[in-house]
Order: sequence, then structure tokens, then C-alpha cells
Amino acid sequence: MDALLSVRDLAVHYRTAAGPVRAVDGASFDVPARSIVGLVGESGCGKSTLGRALMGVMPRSASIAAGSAVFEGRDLVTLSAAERRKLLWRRMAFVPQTAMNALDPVQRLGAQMMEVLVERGGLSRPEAGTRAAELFALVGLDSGRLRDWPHQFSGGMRQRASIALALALNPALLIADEPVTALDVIVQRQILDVMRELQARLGLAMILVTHDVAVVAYACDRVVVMYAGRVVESGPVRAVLEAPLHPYTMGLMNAFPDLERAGGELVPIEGAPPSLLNPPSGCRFAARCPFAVARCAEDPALVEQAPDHHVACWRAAEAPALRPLASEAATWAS
Ligand SMILES: Nc1ncnc2c1ncn2[C@@H]1O[C@H](COP(=O)(O)OP(=O)(O)OP(=O)(O)O)[C@@H](O)[C@H]1O
Repeated sequence: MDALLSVRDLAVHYRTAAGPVRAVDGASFDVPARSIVGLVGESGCGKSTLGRALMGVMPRSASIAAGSAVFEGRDLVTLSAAERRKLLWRRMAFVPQTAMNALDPVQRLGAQMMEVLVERGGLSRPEAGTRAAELFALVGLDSGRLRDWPHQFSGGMRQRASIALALALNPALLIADEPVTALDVIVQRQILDVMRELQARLGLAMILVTHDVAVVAYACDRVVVMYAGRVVESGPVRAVLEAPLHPYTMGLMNAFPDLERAGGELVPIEGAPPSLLNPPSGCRFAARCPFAVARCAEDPALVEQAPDHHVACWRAAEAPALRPLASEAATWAS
């Protein structure tokens, strides 16, 4: 596969007084060029940590403990800080969890855009002015609004502006952390449409971090499902969401409303992900899994169960029989 980014056995730990929190504990997946990959899982599964580790924007207590992340042929894990900084914005860019974190509230949007284009991109001021207007148009904003302050924008417009800012220097990969979470469903769809359009028009690849499987279904080409710091299933969106092989993915599918149509009973997965301070041995989902068997006390490896469709579950071969059961609320009631 023509992967722009190849992540292998990546582990990211936080140092805490109670010991290391293994927030990402052996994650492997690929991001092919020109594709949108959804990184999905419940809160606390390590998605944001993984996205931030790839960008190299981590708190001081976090460190990459193992693994590799090869982007355009170079391992991000072993790059020096200076080499990393060169990639940031130019080859890979980040849209943080809330747009207000990307935007400076006391600077007009145009000035923020100019700063990136002139100072980081080395454009002349006239070139940067033209490019800023282009970028605003690209995300569906009127260039006249470059004179506005962030507070004059709605949530959706702010998200568009932070995407425009991330795109300023033509990155090949955009990592967006929960880009539509705080927005209502109609605006969510508009932003996801913008992201899809940009992907197609600019040939970008994106990693879209989200807790919402409906967002993945709507906007992504591929999906990586994370649970308790591990990848439990990955593959093309249609294959994974239409025929999930992991019970956690099956459970997530029941737990979210569809972005395009309401209806269908929502069934939550009982319980919560385990603490990553002392993660359980064996399959980490076993304690919440309605299909757990004795074998689940051993750790299942992530294997290619079907072409390009990876899963870490001892019972993956039985998935066709388990899926109908997983769609029943009674199965998940403890
Ligand atoms: N700065 C930190 N110090 C210690 N532990 C942390 C820190 N940040 C996150 N964690 C822990 O790391 C694990 C993964 O968190 P992370 O935020 O990456 O998950 P997530 O799936 O992105 O969830 P969310 O959507 O809530 O951000 C959690 O157990 C969390 O408590």
C-alpha cells in the first residue's frame, strides 16, 4: 500500500506520580496518501494522545516509549526537534480540539493568517494577502471576513478558519482532533463536507480523531478503532462499519445516531474503558464484552483477518454470527 504515514507498535506514556499511564500501548496502522482516516474510540482510549504524539505536540510529561511512525519515509520518533519543527505546518498540520485553541482571540483572523504565511512560509506580504484570501475561499469563508476577530465568528466559521490556518503552507497530512464535536449536526455536516472537498481538491491525507462513529461513517475512507490504548480493528470504512469484526466496533455502531438520519435504538456499551495506569492483561475489552470467553485472558494480536481488514479478537472468525446478537440491546445489558 502506498502509505504516507506508517505507525508501528507506537507506545506513548505519561509520567505521573502513580506511575506511567500507558495512553497509547502498541498502536499500528497506515494512512495512505489522499485518504481520510478516522481514529475512533471512547473518551480515554488514547486517540488525542496518539494524534498529538504524531504531531510532536505533547505535554512535557508525555514521551514516546516505543515504536515508529514513518512519515514520507522518515521516522518521526527519531527525528530531532529541529527537523520536526521543519515538518510542522509545511508537511503536517494540526487542527486542535477546539478551534479557539488554534485562533488567537486578540488578533484579527487576517493578521493570524499573514503571520503564518509570512513568518513561517516566507511569503511576501502581497503574496500572503492573496494566499489568505484563497485559503478563506477554500474553506467557504468570504475573504472580507479576514478583517474580523475570532469572536465575531460562529463555532462553525471558527472551525473553518482554523482549518484554513492549518492548510496555509500546503501540508500533505492534516491531523484534526474532534473537529466537529462542539457543533450541531447541520454544522458538523458542513464542516465534514469542507474537509472532504479539501481532501479531494488538494489531494491531502487527513487523520480525523473522533469519538463518534457516525462522523467516521460520513467523512472517512478508512477507520482505526482504538480501545484502551490499542488498535482493535482497522480497514476501509465500508468493510469495517458494514461488517465489523470486533465486538467493540459492533458496540460503537449501536451507540451513535446516524448523521444523516435519525431513528434506530441507541444502545450504550455498559461500563467504561479501563485505567491505563494498570491496564488489564489479555484482551482489554473482555470485561465489557458480551462475547468474552476463557481465551480472552490472553492478548489477541492485531491480524489481517480479511484483505486490508485488521482485527485483534480471538473470535473474529465468528463475527458474522456475533453481529446479529450485537445489534440487540439485551446482549449489552449486564
Ligand atoms: N497529561 C496527562 N497526564 C496523565 N495522563 C493523561 C494525560 N492526558 C491524558 N491522560 C490519560 O491518557 C489516556 C488517554 O487519554 P486521551 O486524551 O489520549 O484519550 P482520548 O481517547 O483522546 O479521550 P478524549 O476524547 O477524552 O480526549 C487516558 O487514560 C487519560 O486519562
